[in-house]
Amino acid sequence: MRKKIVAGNWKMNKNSEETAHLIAQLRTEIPQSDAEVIIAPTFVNLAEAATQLKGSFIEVAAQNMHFAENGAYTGEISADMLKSVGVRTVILGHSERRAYFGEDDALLAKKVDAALKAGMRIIFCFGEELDERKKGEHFKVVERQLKNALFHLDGPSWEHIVLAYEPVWAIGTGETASPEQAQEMHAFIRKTLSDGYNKQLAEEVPILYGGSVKPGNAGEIFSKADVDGGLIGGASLVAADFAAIVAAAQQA
Ligand SMILES: O=C(CO)COP(=O)(O)O
Repeated sequence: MRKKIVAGNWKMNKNSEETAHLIAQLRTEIPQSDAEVIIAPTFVNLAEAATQLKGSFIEVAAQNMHFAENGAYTGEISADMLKSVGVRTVILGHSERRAYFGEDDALLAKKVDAALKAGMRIIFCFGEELDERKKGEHFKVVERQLKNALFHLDGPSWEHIVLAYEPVWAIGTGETASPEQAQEMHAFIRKTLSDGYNKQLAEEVPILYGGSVKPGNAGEIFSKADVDGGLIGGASLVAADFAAIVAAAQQA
């Protein structure tokens, strides 16, 4: 039985003081959880967040990282730097990184390799754009994104991968994929994993849904057989909403 995971991607929100305040609120609002709970504040607040959450079940993740171990990459952050402040999980492949910072499948494959080499866990994001869904190409697009960035990995590496299906048209738009659309895609992803690897691996990899998940729709989406939780944007910035989504995951 796969454990439910709820991860909050704070994107470029919350300064130092606001980060500490939101974390304090989360600790009150989420006193315990059977679901795994992860938050991803901005780089500059990761060290403080990790210190504040030491000993708590809430884990801290980074929103991105560079593929190199170190060197002349102005403005970038390495896996080792993240680990040195207590961060063991990194979000890679978010559609905003792909769209605004030119991250393509080949670059993401390098980042995936670097994160795994450093012993980190990856929340790997992917998903189709609206015009791709309208043209009926969403399965093909998702299959390509997965194969190009991840299918060079050996089986055991997948123990460190969490997949996050985030249809771009549902991110920050208030428009969610219906629970049926999410389930349909998640089942397709498992079939793709089963074909590329094996059935057991396909059953074990957690697959999160992301895109306008709110307290009001989380329960129904999370109750679908192949949906193992969510990657939450906007609603992760409001403690009561994020707590309600965590509660929905525990009940699903
Ligand atoms: O991009 C997302 C999480 O990574 C989803 O964002 P929203 O929940 O704001 O739609």
